[in-house]
Amino acid sequence: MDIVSLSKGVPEMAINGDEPPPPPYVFNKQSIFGSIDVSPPYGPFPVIDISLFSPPSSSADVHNELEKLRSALISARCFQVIGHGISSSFLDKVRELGKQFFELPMEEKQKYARPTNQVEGYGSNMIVSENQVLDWSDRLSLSVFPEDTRNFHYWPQNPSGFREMLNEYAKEVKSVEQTLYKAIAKSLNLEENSFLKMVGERAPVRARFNFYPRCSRPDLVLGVKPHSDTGGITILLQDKDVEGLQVRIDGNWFKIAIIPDALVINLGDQMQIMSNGIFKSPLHRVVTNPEKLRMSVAVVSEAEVDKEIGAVDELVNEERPRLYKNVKNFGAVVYESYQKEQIALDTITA
Ligand SMILES: O=C(O)CCC(=O)C(=O)O
Ligand SMILES: [Fe+2]
Repeated sequence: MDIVSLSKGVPEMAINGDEPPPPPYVFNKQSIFGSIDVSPPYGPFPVIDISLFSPPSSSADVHNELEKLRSALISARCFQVIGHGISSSFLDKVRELGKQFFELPMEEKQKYARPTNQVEGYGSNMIVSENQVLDWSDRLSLSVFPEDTRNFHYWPQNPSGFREMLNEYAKEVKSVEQTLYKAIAKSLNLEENSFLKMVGERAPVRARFNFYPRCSRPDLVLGVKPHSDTGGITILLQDKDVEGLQVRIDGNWFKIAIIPDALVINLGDQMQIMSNGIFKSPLHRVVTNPEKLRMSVAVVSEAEVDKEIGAVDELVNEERPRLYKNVKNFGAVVYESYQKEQIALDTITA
């Protein structure tokens, strides 16, 4: 089996039961990120109620919640949000339809297959190097905003209701994203649109459905290798029952608890650039589970490709000099650095 054919078939292997994982999936224990600990302690990740950022909250409540947000971003790097107004039953529907898609026969899913070297569509690992360790996951990645960039031939018609669900979910999450960009700016005493202006009105937003089949050797294989998200803000809907996401703080891995109806928020590298390093994009990974499959939905926003992003002026001063060069099309920087096994942010230090 060559790597490319393997990369198409994680679920098939899992269905066959408990055979050892093929070598391309085995994660090197000597990795600088440490060996795989399937169940580290829960991390100190706060829960922020974003309904408090809108009227009729008192200014004291707003102030307290903004302070909680700022300290969450500085110390814990990652947090969960409640009070987002998306109903519990709709979140269940998003998870249910997502799972149903991945459980369809391969032949049906292949109708939406991601072309090689493209991001959009159904598939598993994008192979960028021969030595790459593969993730134990399948993905369906779809562009959701701007609306005129939607490529409907990748949007599943099966299970029925999937397209309507995604249209609705994307709108809801976009509103959460806008609230967060504004709140994060306010938490730094910036004008609320400081980050939104920089990412642009046509900022691309992608929805990524991640499916992790069960795996007989969670000690050897990762659902997703350690990475930081590269965009602005990632809003993640976790599986309702199965844990797996871990975040690294100061060299240690911590797991994220499942809180009913909460969404997990991670900032990406572009937010690290725009905040002049005050906020950092956390390294995170996903472990696999021997008994149960897991599904998550990440909605990722990034700056318009042609727009230059850089530290917001007010965040650069003598004590805090500019950390990164201004950059356009950060996605291309990420892709190139990945191939050279470099960290993207390290290649644009000022
Ligand atoms: O499945 C998860 O919990 C996280 C997935 C993730 O990190 C990603 O899609 O970037
Ligand atoms: Fe991620």
